[in-house]
Amino acid sequence: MDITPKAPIQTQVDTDLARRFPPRFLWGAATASYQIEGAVHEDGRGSSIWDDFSATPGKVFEGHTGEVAADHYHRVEEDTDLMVRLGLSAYRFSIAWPRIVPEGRGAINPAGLDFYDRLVDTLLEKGIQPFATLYHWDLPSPLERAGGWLNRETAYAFADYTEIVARRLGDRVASWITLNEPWCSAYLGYGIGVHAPGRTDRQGAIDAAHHLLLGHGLAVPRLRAQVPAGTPVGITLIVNPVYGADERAETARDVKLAHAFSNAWFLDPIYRGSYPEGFFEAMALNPPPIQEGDLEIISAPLDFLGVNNYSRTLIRGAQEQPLADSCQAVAPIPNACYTDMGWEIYPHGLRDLLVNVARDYPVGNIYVTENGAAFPDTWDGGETINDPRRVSYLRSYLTACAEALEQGVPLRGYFVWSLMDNFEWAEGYAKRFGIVYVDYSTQRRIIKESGYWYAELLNAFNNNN
Ligand SMILES: OC[C@H]1NNC[C@@H](O)[C@@H]1O
Repeated sequence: MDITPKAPIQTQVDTDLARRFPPRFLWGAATASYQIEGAVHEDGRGSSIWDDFSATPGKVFEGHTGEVAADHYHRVEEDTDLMVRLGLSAYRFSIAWPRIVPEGRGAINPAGLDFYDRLVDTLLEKGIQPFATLYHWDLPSPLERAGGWLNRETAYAFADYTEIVARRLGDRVASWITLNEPWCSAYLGYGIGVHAPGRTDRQGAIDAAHHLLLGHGLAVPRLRAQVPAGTPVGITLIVNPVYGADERAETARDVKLAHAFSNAWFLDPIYRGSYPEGFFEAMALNPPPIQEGDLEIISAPLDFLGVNNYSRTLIRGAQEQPLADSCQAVAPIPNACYTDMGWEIYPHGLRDLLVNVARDYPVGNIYVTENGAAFPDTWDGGETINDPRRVSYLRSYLTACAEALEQGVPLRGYFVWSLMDNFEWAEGYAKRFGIVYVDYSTQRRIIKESGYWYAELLNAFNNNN
């Protein structure tokens, strides 16, 4: 049955592209709790570091906060109907720790569990597989007051929280992701302070990263103990392919450094049980406070790796060796195209990183758990929003996924970021990633041209399989 909404605009139906994906490939969209839910003071939810950070003057664009966001907390029916209209087979969302355990540890908030219970049941009723992320950056504020991810105890609190959620939802959630992009939590949040909690201490980033990884490793067995055998468990990492701008030896050296900083810092401990050789020296920092057995815990076997990718980094080597996090990126890149975030559009980077990660690490299966683009979408009150650049971005990155599949990469699914426009962290609501537009003054949802294009692609895929 063709459920695709009749697009008010004619989008080219990419039937050839749809044909390049294997049967049972999962097509989804992704969001995160603080970015879409709103209702931050409702039903017993506690405060998070993003409530505190966004309330701090000067931290977020024009003082935007997640207080209302896209009001998803009150619109589950409407938003899951949207997912059906788009033809999604899966939906990746995150669970707000402060809704479940408001203090971070201790008392459980039943209303918080009830909300996600309803969301999961609604998704299943509508034939959509729930992919749940346990931590997408909204750490309960009381834990941050006790040191946050600088405090080893937070790793244990995360494992306790994980068990609480898995005990309630484990029988119905299709796949579990422990952390979203711990690199961002550690480096942006504790290293350079552009994300919550806004700390600026590079050694702190190293220490926080270790405790995030430890929390991940502690959570895996706690999850597996609560969910049906065989339920896939994984982690989502931002993976940023690094390329050299020339053939000089110092460029090759700096590409290696930048890859360690961007990617191997997390991939290596998870999949090799050790940090990259020489990484802490290359950061001119001390190793984190690793305790006996930590790396065994962190490298707990996983069923899949979630890859988030948006762009790439192009490096030109310096004469003297830079620190791993200060390699010189080429910007702007001649003749390159950029999204509204200032990120270069480079779809080959996704193909290359998928091929390289599958070759270099025992990842089992891979999902692209986020890929998408921000563009300055405007709505004139009409039936839709023309966003041809986002259509072109998605078509080119999905072509890269198809090329990776044809090279044997075990790619099992793709989640577009994002289902709908939402709170884009320090950029607030100024950046729109959705394939569905949100008019924040009325909370009206308007499917963009890219949404109709995606729905047509999924429909063509379903017609092939
Ligand atoms: O910047 C776009 C997205 N990147 N990954 C994490 C998400 O929370 C962001 O909105």
